[in-house]
Amino acid sequence: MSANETPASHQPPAATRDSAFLRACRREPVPHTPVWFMRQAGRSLPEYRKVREGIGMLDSCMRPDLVTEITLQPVRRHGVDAAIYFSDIVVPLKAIGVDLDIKPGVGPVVEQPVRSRADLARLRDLTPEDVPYVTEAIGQLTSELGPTPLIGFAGAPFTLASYLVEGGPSRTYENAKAMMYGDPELWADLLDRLAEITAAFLKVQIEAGASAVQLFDSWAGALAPADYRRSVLPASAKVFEAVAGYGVPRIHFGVGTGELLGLMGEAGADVVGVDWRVPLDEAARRVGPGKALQGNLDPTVLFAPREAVEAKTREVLDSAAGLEGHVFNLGHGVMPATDPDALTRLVEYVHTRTAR
Ligand SMILES: Cc1c2[nH]c(c1CCC(=O)O)Cc1[nH]c(c(CCC(=O)O)c1C)Cc1[nH]c(c(CCC(=O)O)c1C)Cc1[nH]c(c(C)c1CCC(=O)O)C2
Repeated sequence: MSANETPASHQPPAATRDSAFLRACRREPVPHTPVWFMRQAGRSLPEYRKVREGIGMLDSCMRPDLVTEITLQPVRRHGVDAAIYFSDIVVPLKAIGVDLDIKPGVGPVVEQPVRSRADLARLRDLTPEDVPYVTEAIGQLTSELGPTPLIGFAGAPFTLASYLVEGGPSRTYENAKAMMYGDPELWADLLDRLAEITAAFLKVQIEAGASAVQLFDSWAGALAPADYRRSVLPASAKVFEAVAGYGVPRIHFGVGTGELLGLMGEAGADVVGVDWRVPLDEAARRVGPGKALQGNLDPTVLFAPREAVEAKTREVLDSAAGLEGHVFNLGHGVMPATDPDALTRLVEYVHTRTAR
């Protein structure tokens, strides 16, 4: 199927479709505000560290049994309203043969950064056969999860490009921005290529049974709105458009994106993720009507005593009171040193406080 054909509508079973999480994404009434956490599967959990012992991050993403176990761990422990597929944003790039690794404590490192048209030519299409472990793990997960929805995800073209062009994590994105300003045609072609790979990867996940998808443009906050609109939004819009026909909610998230929230909604999201810097009522004004919001407790608040966590959580819930749809989350991922019990208590607190 080409990127432009509309796929057949792909809907989960009725009990999943009726879950608080998917209802909130569709801006329908909910029995309680649904909660999940970015990076809920990972190093904050001792059971995660145990099963990952001696297994590299990328290797673990390619073992369906391990992926299934790690994805289920936070659902069992915290009672969150959705699971997020255990993987990493660089997995599709690895799957098409990019020589990269995830270095512990550093992040993705690319052996040969993409700096020229010849480098771009190395990025080939992704097919379902490149990621058989994704289809297998999601098959296992949807039967194990019962009515709990599974969120699939991918890195957005800009965030993927930032790793590919820099060769690793960066604070300033100087090489990526140098290409964006200096060779806009190469940049546009690179982002378009990444949009195709990303769309293909999301389709594999949805067709295997993911009932929502999140596009992580974690580092888009480094861009001015005019640059985002001209040089990044078209590629992200292409990804959202490619999966629109499935009818599964599409979440769009980035960090430090206060000035971009309207544009991130415009790119085609059904739900816009908000970090902790903009209160949700203000974020709703910036995003405009017709979209749900996700967020936005500062992840570092979880290091404070219980009373402080509850007070800050009430602030988030109060600012969400007038929203059309709200999915509770942190403003960015769970930090590795977080006490898992604080996360469990937070889920309970949001559920109790918002029970209707
Ligand atoms: C930017 C980004 C990456 N990866 C991801 C993003 C977007 C989200 C965000 O903004 O945080 C996305 C991601 N990475 C991982 C998940 C798992 C699902 C979940 O949210 O629970 C998700 C959704 C697992 C992971 N991805 C990574 C880990 C840690 C590696 C390990 O456990 O050994 C996990 C659990 C590695 C990774 N991968 C990446 C970084 C920056 C790192 C951290 C490096 C480190 O501190 O070791 C790239």
